[in-house]
Amino acid sequence: MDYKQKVTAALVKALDGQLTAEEIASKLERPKTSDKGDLAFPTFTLAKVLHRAPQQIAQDLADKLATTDFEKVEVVGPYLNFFFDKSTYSEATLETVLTAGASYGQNEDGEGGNVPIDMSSPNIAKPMSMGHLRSTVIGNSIAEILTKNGYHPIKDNHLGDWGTQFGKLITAYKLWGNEADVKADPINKLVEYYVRFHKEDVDKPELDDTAREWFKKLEDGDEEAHHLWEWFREASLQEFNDVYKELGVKFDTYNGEAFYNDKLAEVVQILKDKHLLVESQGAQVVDLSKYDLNPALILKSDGASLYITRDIATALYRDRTYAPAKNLYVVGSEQTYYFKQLKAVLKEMGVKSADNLQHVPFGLITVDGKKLSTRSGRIILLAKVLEESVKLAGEEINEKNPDLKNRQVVAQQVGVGAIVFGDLKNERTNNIDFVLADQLKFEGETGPYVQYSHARAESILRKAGDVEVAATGNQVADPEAWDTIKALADFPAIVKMACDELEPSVVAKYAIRLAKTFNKYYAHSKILTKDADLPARLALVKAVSTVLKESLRLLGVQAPDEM
Ligand SMILES: NC(=[NH2+])NCCC[C@H](N)C(=O)O
Repeated sequence: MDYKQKVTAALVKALDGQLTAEEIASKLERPKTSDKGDLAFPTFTLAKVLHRAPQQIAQDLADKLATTDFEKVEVVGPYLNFFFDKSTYSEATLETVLTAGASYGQNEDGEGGNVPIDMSSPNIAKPMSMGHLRSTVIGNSIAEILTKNGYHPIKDNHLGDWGTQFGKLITAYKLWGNEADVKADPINKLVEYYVRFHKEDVDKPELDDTAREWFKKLEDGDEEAHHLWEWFREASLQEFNDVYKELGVKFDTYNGEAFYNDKLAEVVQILKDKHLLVESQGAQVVDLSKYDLNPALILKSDGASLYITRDIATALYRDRTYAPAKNLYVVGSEQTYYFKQLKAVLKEMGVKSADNLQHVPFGLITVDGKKLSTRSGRIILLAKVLEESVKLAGEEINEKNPDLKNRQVVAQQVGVGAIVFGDLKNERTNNIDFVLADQLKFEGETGPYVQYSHARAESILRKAGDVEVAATGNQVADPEAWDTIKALADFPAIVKMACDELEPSVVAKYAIRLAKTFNKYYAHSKILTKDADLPARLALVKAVSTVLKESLRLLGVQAPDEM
């Protein structure tokens, strides 16, 4: 039952076709509070066309409308306020939600189209940064949202596992490293060697030559170089995987930069064939002045490839492998200029993805006012933040619900969920300062608050015992429930909007809204009273639980039944 359509149809008729259905639909507004109606039609823009005062137009229309379709239609100044019939609207909404269950809101707009999502992509031998965490959780949520809209996402971890820094790392390891140390604490040790390399090469520039030689060997497939590289990669990946496991994020592919090593020659060949490569101080560049961009450096003077060279190969590969419907790169805003250059080069090359390549940027994050950057030789703070969050969540649960059975598991779900939700509720391009204690509160706009609301709904259903709840025939006319019903009905539109804008915060904000309206209803109504309307009220609670859980799932957050 689409009320927007109903209102539109009624107005088309009352206006005698002076406005099209689309024109009317685009003018309809949703009043901020339900006492001003459920949809409003403003008439002031009609005044010019109809040569009458807006108030008069509103009144005339109201007189003409067949009000039987609605509970009532009110004229307030230049507005026509439509009030939906609560009984039929609630019945239809609850039936739709309960019949569909978790697939409520699913649509097939994407027609199964492939969408590679370049996400997370930390660098080997370096700690994962807060930026990589954002990329991981935003990318993961976008993947869920895309699936819900009928697309087929491919989550690709484009690891930074190639480049001249590996020559430096091997050089440093050969000079000062030892196997046992690296095995005990891989990333920290490797960072330590790398930092030392940069300190010492100030006085010993010959170190740089050695590093270049090692990278050359690595590129040429030298056995020792390759072996060391592989070991560093595996060891780093293992640490990253701990974080992914904690977050519950899985990838479809780990095609890092090194994966494209054997695909670079073709890139260079295409650029040459199209006469796009020009020499500049011994290096090979693509001129991008026609895009108002700095030239893109493709090959260094020693022939070594660069980050962008590998990204061109990546785009080409994704084009050929997936024929993508969309092609997304979830990478921090600081690389915006870089992605403009990449897109421009691809455009010059005539690569298809030049058009659908989309950088999905996000802002910086600080935690409790501190930047978690890769300062020389510092530990992986990220894992620490998650650990701390789980610990605090555990303490909160011990206090609130000491008898809870699987406390450890729930603490994990709440602690991690708080971090993920705390990130995703912000529009992704905003910078955020993340105050851990705030994100863990069970009240306010937090993950635990939404989780708690879901658990509350589940607890009501448990208490109701074996009351039969059917999907059909549930009329909830109680005005206290009205905002919740309307929020439930909005979910499919939210799913679409989040997909159009590639914006998980749309879902997170929605989840907060639904939780709030539900908690207000709960506070005002005796849901479990044994009367004839009990099944209908329980149907509402069940629908809320379903949609809250599904919203959290789209964000990559768990929804425990008890907490
Ligand atoms: N295709 C890409 N360039 N993806 C993003 C890679 C991010 C890069 N490894 C970094 O940490 O900055």
